[in-house]
Amino acid sequence: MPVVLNAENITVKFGGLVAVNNVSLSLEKGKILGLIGPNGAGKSTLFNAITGFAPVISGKVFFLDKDVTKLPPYIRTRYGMGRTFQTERPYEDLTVLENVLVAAFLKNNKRKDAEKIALSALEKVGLLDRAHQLSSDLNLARLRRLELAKALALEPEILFLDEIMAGLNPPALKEMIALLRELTATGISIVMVEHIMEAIIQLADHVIVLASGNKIAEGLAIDVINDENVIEAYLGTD
Ligand SMILES: Nc1ncnc2c1ncn2[C@@H]1O[C@H](COP(=O)(O)OP(=O)(O)OP(=O)(O)O)[C@@H](O)[C@H]1O
Repeated sequence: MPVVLNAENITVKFGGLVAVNNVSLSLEKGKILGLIGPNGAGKSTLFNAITGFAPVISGKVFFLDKDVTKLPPYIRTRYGMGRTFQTERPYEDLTVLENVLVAAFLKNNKRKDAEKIALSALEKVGLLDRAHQLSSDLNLARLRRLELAKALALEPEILFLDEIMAGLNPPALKEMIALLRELTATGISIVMVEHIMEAIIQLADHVIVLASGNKIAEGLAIDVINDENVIEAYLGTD
């Protein structure tokens, strides 16, 4: 499978704090990479550095062989790097469809095309029947799917999902896991920051563990969660 993302030796600092220290990762088309680690490990910062929301001190990000390291987030998005945010941010006075349309318009300025893409994104996440409801009326599970639809409306090659499973009840978690599997079956690749191990074990083809900004382990989910260094890193923070 072709490699769609290559982040090489990424370092991010906030003042004197090294939030991400010389971390590399790569991702093949249609695969899922899980990024785990205790609170404050640097997961979101690495994620932000790759998507353009945090400045890198050193290192390079290649997306489909293009060096995107210095490009602003909206250009990376246009190239096909879609993302969700840790907190849902819908426009509450807009309908579900209108929220997705806002995203679709970033890539398509023709109303008809944007609407077609937005409706297709809603269909993919199972929210078509809610299209004309106000987004403020959605429950948490549906809000998460709305976030996903917004990212899909940008027709991404890669989806960066920041804790999309957090707070979901078991049935909603199961649905989200199935949904992400369906997306990868269409060729979309996923990088997910996630604390819910069940989701990581079921979904991730490869897992990277961060602690204090450093990569401390990587490999199959089942192997890394039993790794002594990883267990110690988690225990050490609670
Ligand atoms: N904008 C910022 N300015 C200063 N320090 C920051 C900033 N963002 C993150 N940090 C610090 O960088 C370190 C890594 O934080 P980060 O949010 O990336 O960790 P995380 O692994 O995503 O944690 P969590 O699982 O709690 O979301 C932490 O020490 C955090 O306080």
